[in-house]
Amino acid sequence: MKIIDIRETTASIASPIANAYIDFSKMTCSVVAVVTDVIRDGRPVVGYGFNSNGRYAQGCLLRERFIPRVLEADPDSLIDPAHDNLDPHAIWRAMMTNEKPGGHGERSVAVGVIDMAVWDAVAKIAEQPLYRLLAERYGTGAPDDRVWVYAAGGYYHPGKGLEPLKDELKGYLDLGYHTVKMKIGAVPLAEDMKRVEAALSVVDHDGSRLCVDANGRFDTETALAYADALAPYGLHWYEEAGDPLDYALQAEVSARYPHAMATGENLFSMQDARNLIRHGGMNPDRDWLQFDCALSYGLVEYLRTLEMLKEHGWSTRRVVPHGGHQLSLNIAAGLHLGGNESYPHVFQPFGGFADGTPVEDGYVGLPEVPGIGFEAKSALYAVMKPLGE
Ligand SMILES: O=C([O-])CC(=O)C(=O)O
Ligand SMILES: [Mg+2]
Repeated sequence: MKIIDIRETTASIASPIANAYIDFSKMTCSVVAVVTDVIRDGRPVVGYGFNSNGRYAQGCLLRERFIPRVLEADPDSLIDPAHDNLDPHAIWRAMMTNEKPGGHGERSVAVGVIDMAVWDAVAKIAEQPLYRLLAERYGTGAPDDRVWVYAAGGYYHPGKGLEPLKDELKGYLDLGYHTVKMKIGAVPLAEDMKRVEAALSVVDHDGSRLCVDANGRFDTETALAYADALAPYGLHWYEEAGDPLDYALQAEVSARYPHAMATGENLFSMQDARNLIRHGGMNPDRDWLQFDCALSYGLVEYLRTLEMLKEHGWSTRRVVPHGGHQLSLNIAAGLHLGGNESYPHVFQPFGGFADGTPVEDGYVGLPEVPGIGFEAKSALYAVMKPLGE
């Protein structure tokens, strides 16, 4: 059993939207196919992967470092004899040969793309949905049969006033979501509060059904001013108030803001996540962690992060990954996370879940197909399939 080829390409996920920090007019992602010599249903098993929105395609790093390291490794060293399968942990180690610790920057994204494809292949070789394989190997044995999802949107868009914002969020409720998220931080606080009030009017003024996301825009003073302004609403969460690596800022805001905060989508390693837990003042009974495996060295590293959280007294149920993709959905179901993000209309076809799995009462189910489930999402598989042929 061996990997015979790894192919990569760049896909556009451009969209005319902006958060408080960036616009997505030139956003791209890498797509990878890991081709094996294992035959299932008369065809070679191919695993697919891609990276989440927010970081760009990683073609250069993939071509120059990470793909050659896997293809040049002794194939026998990449096998998991206990499961008669590829070994994602060994493949991860091969990718990270001669990489120093720290400075996680963009390489964690490149490694995450290949790691996703490897897990897809592993579950296909095992002829199981990945969520079930994860539940059996690393979880309680029984995956959740549905996962809580919230609709992330409410982006800034030139000329977008309050009515289009309300229409957008209302559309998410009509799709079956109970909780929605909107952006803050790109306009002055008073203007944002009008947007928040407009959004609250859509969710029956029930703050527990609205999240806000500042995308790391604020300095401490501004983050605290927003905390004070938002506090009366009792929102579901207040996300990424300040720079992702400014743990002192997070601790100061956490100490003052009386409701749930969320952060972590821009922490790309177990070590950075651990620093947040050690120094960020996050509350395991109240707050949410949003690490995204598809940006942060993949599921192999995510397993380390979940282990670290356990050692620090955090339940996996406090983890709701960023990214809105099917790998995190599998992890959420298989390892009992608290839920998963979802972008109903943007970042297509990479965002979103399998065809025929509608969101109902704020929850989504998973398909009964081997692997991560890409083949059950036709628009996505149409993009991936040519790479694997
Ligand atoms: O706008 C973005 O970069 C995406 C984001 O923060 C989120 O989904 O939470
Ligand atoms: Mg965010």
